Order: sequence, then C-alpha cells, then structure tokens
Amino acid sequence: MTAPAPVPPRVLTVAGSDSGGGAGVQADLKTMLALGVHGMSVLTAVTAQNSLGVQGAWELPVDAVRAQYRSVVDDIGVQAVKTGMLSSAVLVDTVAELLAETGVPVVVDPVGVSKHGDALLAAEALDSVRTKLLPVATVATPNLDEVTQLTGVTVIDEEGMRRAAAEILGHGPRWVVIKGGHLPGDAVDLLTDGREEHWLRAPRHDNRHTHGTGCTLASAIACGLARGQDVPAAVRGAKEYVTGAIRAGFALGGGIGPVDHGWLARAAR
Ligand SMILES: Nc1ncnc2c1ncn2[C@@H]1O[C@H](COP(=O)(O)OP(=O)(O)O)[C@@H](O)[C@H]1O
Ligand SMILES: Cc1ncc(COP(=O)(O)OP(=O)(O)O)c(N)n1
Repeated sequence: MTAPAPVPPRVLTVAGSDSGGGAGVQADLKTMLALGVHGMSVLTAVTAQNSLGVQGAWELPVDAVRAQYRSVVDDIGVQAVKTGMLSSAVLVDTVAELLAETGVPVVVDPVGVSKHGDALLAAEALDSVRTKLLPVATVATPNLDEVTQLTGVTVIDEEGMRRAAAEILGHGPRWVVIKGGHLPGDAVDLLTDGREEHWLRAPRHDNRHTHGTGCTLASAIACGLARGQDVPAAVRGAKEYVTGAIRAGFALGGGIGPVDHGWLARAAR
C-alpha cells in the first residue's frame, strides 16, 4: 500500500469573493496553492468585480460566516489565518472573536477600498477594525489609503511610513507592514514591531496590472507563518512572491488586470 502523502500546512482566508479572480478569496487561494500550502476559505461577501471596478457587493449572513469558520477549524485545523474584505461591523466583530479563540498567527489585511475606489468596508466598521481586529493581528498590512482611514495620517514619504506604523501599532497588532505601493519610485514597504525596522525594497514594475497585490502579499505572509517562519522571514518571502507576480501580471480586461499567481510554476518549467 502507498503511504499517504505528508500533510501540508493549512492556511485559512476569511475574505470576499472577486468574480474576476484577481483579488479576494480567489487571489488568496491561488497564492496558497503556489506556495505549497493547503488553502481554505470562509466567504464573507460576494462581489461582481472585474478589471474595471466593483459592479456590486452582497454580504453573507453572520451565521454563514461563523458556520464556515467552525467547519474548517474544528475538523481540518489551521496553522495561520489571513483576513481580507470583512464588509461590516458585525462581521468584523464576529471574525475578531473567532480569531481570538483560535490562537494561531493572524495576518490582517484591513481592506477598505478597492484600487478603483469602491468601498469594501462600511464606514461604521472602522472602529471595530481598530478596537477588535487589529488587537488580534500578528501582522497587519494596511496600504496608504487604509492607514489614512484608520489613523487620519496621510503618508507621502518614508518618514511618514514610520509615523503611520507607530499609529497602527498603537491599536495592538504585534507587527505592521506599511505598504508603500501607492508612492512613486521603488516599491518600498516598512515592516516593524516598534523595535526592529525592516525596509523591503523592490523595483517598481511599470505594469498597470496590479489588481490583487495587497491580498496576495498578505496571503503569502500567512503561508510563511504557517510553515513556522518568523515574521521578518515570512514577509521577505511574501515580498519576493508578490514582486514576481506583478512583474508577470496579465493584460486581462479593459482596466487593471490581475497579477500572475502562477509565475513561480511557469518559471520552473
Ligand atoms: N508597480 C509595482 N511594482 C512593484 N511592486 C509593487 C507595485 N505596486 C505595488 N507593489 C507592491 O505590492 C504590495 C502591495 O502593495 P499595495 O499595492 O500598496 O497594496 P494594495 O493592493 O493593498 O493597495 C507591496 O509590497 C507593494 O510595495
Ligand atoms: C473581494 C475583494 N477583496 C479585496 C479587494 C482588495 O484587494 P487588493 O489586493 O487590495 O487589490 P486592489 O483592489 O487594490 O487591486 C478586492 N478588490 N476585492
């Protein structure tokens, strides 16, 4: 009889669906497959979305979110969780409560608006993100718009990224990655826990097909943490993966196309 294959690390995404397959749960599961972990999902919302923007969004009932989470965690088990679009205050509160009970590393991507400016989180949910979700995060990964939404700080340079990191850490996550993808010049992110500072620099790829970069980075960090890497190693690995995926991004649709989650497998052929 053949011996069963070794069980890979298991990673859960709690996020919304992007029908275009570039961001959200679809980006997360593709990233997890590419990085060799078993990916699982708790769907919070369904969006009608493509390279041009978000045409509609429908939130799932809180019981459906809770039931999916229990199904996965109680039977299969998880080594790390990533959160993305949580849509409303009640879903943020519910997910934060479930994460606090689970006791594994959590990567919180505090998704607020899409690249096209479509709201993916109700304004009244921001307070729950600050007071309930950020405190249970091992790593929080806001982009510069989310930094402004959560702290009021507007970032225009690297010194501003330091100030933003201190503000976000004040809400309780152990580490924060301030993503500088929206600034001109190299793609520079700051990872810090308030003591250590790691600047992650990559060349900016002049590629407008960057839909899903934030989801991809956060999921890849969760994959590293599930493998037992420490936070700086997991974030460094994730930055390499997202940079390669942006470099290889697709020209799909008439707007901002998705990054290429399969670039590593294609490069190995
Ligand atoms: N054009 C680009 N070239 C290289 N890296 C980029 C580019 N745009 C974004 N990044 C990187 O992608 C990751 C996600 O950042 P960002 O696009 O700011 O997040 P979000 O998708 O949440 O807005 C970060 O590591 C950022 O530095
Ligand atoms: C369903 C859903 N979740 C999250 C996002 C935002 O994804 P992100 O990786 O920040 O990419 P952009 O939207 O900024 O391209 C989303 N769009 N949809």
